[in-house]
Amino acid sequence: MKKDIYVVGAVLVKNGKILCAQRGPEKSLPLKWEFPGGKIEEGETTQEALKREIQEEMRCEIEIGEQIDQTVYEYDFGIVHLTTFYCKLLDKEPTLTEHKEIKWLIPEKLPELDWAPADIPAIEKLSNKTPLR
Ligand SMILES: Nc1nc2c([nH]c(=O)n2[C@H]2C[C@H](O)[C@@H](COP(=O)(O)OP(=O)(O)OP(=O)(O)O)O2)c(=O)[nH]1
Repeated sequence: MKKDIYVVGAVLVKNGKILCAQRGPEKSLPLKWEFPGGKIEEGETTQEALKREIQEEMRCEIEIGEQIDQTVYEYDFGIVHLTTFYCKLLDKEPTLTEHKEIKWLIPEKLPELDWAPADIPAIEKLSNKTPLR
């Protein structure tokens, strides 16, 4: 049986744009675009996991807002349960640590990137919405 992997992703919004992050070439899902975040560890709430992951990956603090989507996608390596939340940066700009590249895009342009398959429902929701604050 495939393992269940619980993942949380941050849809960071700034000036009406959303932060998109590209996975490295050596990782699983190489070069796919995703939302920064990662696996929820045992004993952590989803929110705690998201704050920790963004601090680790982007070296910045966030405020977590509304949940956007919750999807389940079966990859060859496991079943990813992805929950995404709107987030705002509290202080400094994100620093790249493990991603290959980041881009800030208006929601309408999100579908132009090659997203991890688990992200597609969230991308559809976001790109069909009225402009973000
Ligand atoms: N952070 C993040 N992960 C995503 C998204 N969409 C998606 O399918 N994933 C997958 C990729 C990974 O398999 C898993 C996230 O775990 P992680 O961030 O700890 O993954 P990782 O690549 O560093 O670790 P691993 O796969 O090498 O074990 O969820 C997304 O939007 N954000």
